Amino acid sequence: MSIKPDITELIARARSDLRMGVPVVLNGPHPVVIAALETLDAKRFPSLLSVGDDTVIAITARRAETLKARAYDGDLARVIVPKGATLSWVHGIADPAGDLRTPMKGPLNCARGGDAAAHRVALTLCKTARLLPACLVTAVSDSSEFARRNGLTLLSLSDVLPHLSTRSPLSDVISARLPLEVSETGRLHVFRPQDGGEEHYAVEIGRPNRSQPVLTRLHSACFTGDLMGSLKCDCGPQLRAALAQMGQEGHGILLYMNQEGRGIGLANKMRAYSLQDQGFDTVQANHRLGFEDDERDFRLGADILSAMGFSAVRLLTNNPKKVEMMQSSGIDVVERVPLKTGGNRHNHAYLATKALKSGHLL
Ligand SMILES: Nc1nc2c(ncn2[C@@H]2O[C@H](COP(=O)(O)OP(=O)(O)OP(=O)(O)O)[C@@H](O)[C@H]2O)c(=O)[nH]1
Ligand SMILES: [Zn+2]
Repeated sequence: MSIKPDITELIARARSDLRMGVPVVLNGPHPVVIAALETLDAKRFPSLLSVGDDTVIAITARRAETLKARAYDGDLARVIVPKGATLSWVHGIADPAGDLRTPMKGPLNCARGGDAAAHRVALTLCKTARLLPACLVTAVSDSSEFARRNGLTLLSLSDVLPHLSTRSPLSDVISARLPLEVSETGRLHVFRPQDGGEEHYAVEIGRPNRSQPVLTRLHSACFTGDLMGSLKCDCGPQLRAALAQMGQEGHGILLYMNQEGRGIGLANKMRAYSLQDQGFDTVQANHRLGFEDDERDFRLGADILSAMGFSAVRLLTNNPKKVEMMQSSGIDVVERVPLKTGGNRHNHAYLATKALKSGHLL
């Protein structure tokens, strides 16, 4: 048996390298070295540019739309880095904070034709590392030698691709009794994905019958709303109302998913809030950052329910996508239980946008 890291472990290492500002080498028909723009510093930027003449910045089609760059690859654009580009110029491609104050001087030239598979993988790695989805991509000739000489993580594209679209199995690490205000019969379970991703939690109230539909809340983490009492969203009141209803009925499952900011992480959510301060709504802000409206994978919640022995739920939500994804992952949603609470004058527009653009039921 080999003690070498397998592809799942190498991907986790690559994610953490990118977060630290360390480049990663992707081997394939057109080998490249990639570096996340958000963490790219003044030391590595010139070194990466000197690797070769063929350097582009991969950005999502969403970010490209804001920058008026042509996304010839459909879901992404490859912006050609002009001669003499500065670090602050490339940071401006990634980060919309200065879009209004100091608009990008265009036009941005984008690569057309050729292969964008490595660029797509680079953007997925940035997103799963909870970084802005923008990456410097430079062609290298001998990828294995380049990675070895510089001590960089080397990933083979053909090995990585099948892993990026599959969900990692979750293991039930531990559970223990957790008496709660709403019910003294609470129990907290910790689930850990095997790919080094975020842990998720299930709070079990009572001892629900596994053969009956269980009252369930699939809740995404919201540090600001759940813990700080933020008035910008309705998360805190929804969390407490769901737990209260489970306490009253005597049983239920609250899935607390660490998918902060609809899956973009707290730093990016705060970037989105800062754009909202400039007048953009919650959906526009996500798009300007380069994300989709919602980057969450609700199937993870279905996986946890299955692991706990449940196959049917009464789902507390106003979000039809949660219902659809549960159903398509083999969990029968016998009833959608509306969860309407937490409206105030600060989140009125936010809730209206979710209803208008994201299909939330009012
Ligand atoms: N990106 C982004 N995330 C936000 C914003 N406001 C709140 N969130 C996040 O949105 C998520 C809301 O989660 P939920 O309440 O479970 O989901 P929902 O889609 O509103 O659906 P239901 O509450 O079930 O109807 C949390 O992860 C919050 O952190 C925002 O303006 N931008
Ligand atoms: Zn919230």
